[in-house]
Amino acid sequence: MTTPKVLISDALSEAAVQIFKDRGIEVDFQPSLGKDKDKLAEIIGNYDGLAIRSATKVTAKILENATRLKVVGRAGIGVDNVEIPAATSRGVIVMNTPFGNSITTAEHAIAMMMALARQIPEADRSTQAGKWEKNKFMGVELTAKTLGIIGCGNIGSIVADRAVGLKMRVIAFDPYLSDERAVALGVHKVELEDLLRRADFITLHTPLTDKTRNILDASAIAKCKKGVRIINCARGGLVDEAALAEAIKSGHVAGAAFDVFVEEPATANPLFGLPNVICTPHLGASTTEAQENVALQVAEQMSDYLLQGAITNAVNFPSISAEEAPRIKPFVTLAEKLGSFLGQLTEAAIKGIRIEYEGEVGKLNTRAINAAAITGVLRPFMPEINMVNAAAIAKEKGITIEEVKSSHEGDYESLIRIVVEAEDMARHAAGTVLQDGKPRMVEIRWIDMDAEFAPHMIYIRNDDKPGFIGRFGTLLGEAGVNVATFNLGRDQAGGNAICLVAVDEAVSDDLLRAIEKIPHVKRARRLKF
Ligand SMILES: NC(=O)C1=CN([C@@H]2O[C@H](COP(=O)(O)OP(=O)(O)OC[C@H]3O[C@@H](n4cnc5c(N)ncnc54)[C@H](O)[C@@H]3O)[C@@H](O)[C@H]2O)C=CC1
Ligand SMILES: O=C(O)CCC(=O)C(=O)O
Repeated sequence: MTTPKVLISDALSEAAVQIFKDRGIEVDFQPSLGKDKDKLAEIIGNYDGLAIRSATKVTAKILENATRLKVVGRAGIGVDNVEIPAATSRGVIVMNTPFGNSITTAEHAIAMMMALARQIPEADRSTQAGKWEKNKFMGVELTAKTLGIIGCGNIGSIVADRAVGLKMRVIAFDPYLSDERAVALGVHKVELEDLLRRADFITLHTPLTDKTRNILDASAIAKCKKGVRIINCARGGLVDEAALAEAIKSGHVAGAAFDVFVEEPATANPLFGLPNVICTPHLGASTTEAQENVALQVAEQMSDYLLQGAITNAVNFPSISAEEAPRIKPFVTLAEKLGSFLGQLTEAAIKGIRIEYEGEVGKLNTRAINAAAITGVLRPFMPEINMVNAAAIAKEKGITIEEVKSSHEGDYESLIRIVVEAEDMARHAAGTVLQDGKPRMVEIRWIDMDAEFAPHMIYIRNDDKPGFIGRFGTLLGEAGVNVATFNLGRDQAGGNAICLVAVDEAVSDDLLRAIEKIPHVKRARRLKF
């Protein structure tokens, strides 16, 4: 394996650099590169991994040049600066660090709320200007005030916990917050309208999605209690900035504290310059502790993936632990090759793929193995498919995917059988991985086999009649094709037979046609693995 190479294109803590080096990964640390998209596009093709914060925009265009890229690691939570569908379709795993900066960000929201309640930034400016305006800065107390949390996930829950400690009444709107969790947090679960009507302070902690974009628009803001203060340390775009600016000017909203903006970097914004508006430049995650956490975590996760195939916190692929990865890997290879065998033999439209697991393999995490099987089956039709996008592509094409596990103990400790239901017929093949770690095909159309996969193979279906092998061997010899391995199987003497031959080079169309003309041959196909 060649040494993987990682580019860090944002200002990550240098702790990440050390981790990559310690794990034997080559690393280029270019903390300002993310802002230079042309340069990034120019050099991204040299790297297997890209570690980022929020400044680097991983667009479809950048990904087009990322011919070697296997993983993008976001040292932080939000992955809205990565075009996930484009990464997925290129087979690039996108991972984040969902917890490393949550406390820090929650603390920033609390700090913003306190600063807002007591107008600290403005009082500071006035005092340092020598004005001593003691009567100008009348604040509000937090105790017994109602804090409305929109989005009560990791960060929202920490905010709730701190606010309860400040003796606030905490209400939350989050469709995914369970009643039990709300009780455990000391939070009252409410509908959005109720929250707007009751809250003295509103803090947002949802991701930016089609459902949350402008969740506080002009009409929502109008429903808020007069004098409400609004804090956004989640994502720009959750609040309609222009509508909020109007509501502040009219006095309906008493103040706002924003860390995130629709346009970032924010150099001009409707909120700038308004009274009791506090702005920070997306500092939510900016503490030494949080940055160290996320940098270490992302570097470990990326290294685990590049070196061992372990997947943690990927937003576009199921997790595979470092312990599981080496056990799963040979079965991933087997499933992809078995799937590829069936896919190459299928010409009619595929309606469904069933993956059957027998024995020990069924106890493993089979999601990656399923993805490999789907990839193998569909690649002859869709060359762009990969393990990351396979399930999504199958769904999009209306191909049903079924997984069946049985503890049935057959001849093998582990067996994977793939059944491809196509419009003409169902095709099936099964395989196993023996002690040598190599995948083997052990059954085709219910006929026992024992064939290793080779880069070039010929598959022949024939009647089990004398004379076939001699004629076939002669044809190959006359064409100068060298046979590496030769495997035969039949359901009964004189019945249906299958022949799988590994050859040193791809056979020509003419040779295939000649093979098909041998008496009793029903089908001959060239296979590539
Ligand atoms: N300012 C900064 O520097 C930082 C900002 N963030 C942002 O904070 C946000 C929240 O992060 P986490 O708490 O870690 O995420 P999370 O996924 O743990 O929580 C988000 C919560 O929002 C809820 N939600 C989703 N759609 C909703 C809707 N339509 N209405 C109400 N609730 C909804 C979800 O159910 C979930 O509980 C993310 O957007 C993240 O990018 C995170 C870290 C730093
Ligand atoms: O890396 C940063 O400073 C931004 C953090 C952030 O917004 C996130 O983790 O979602």
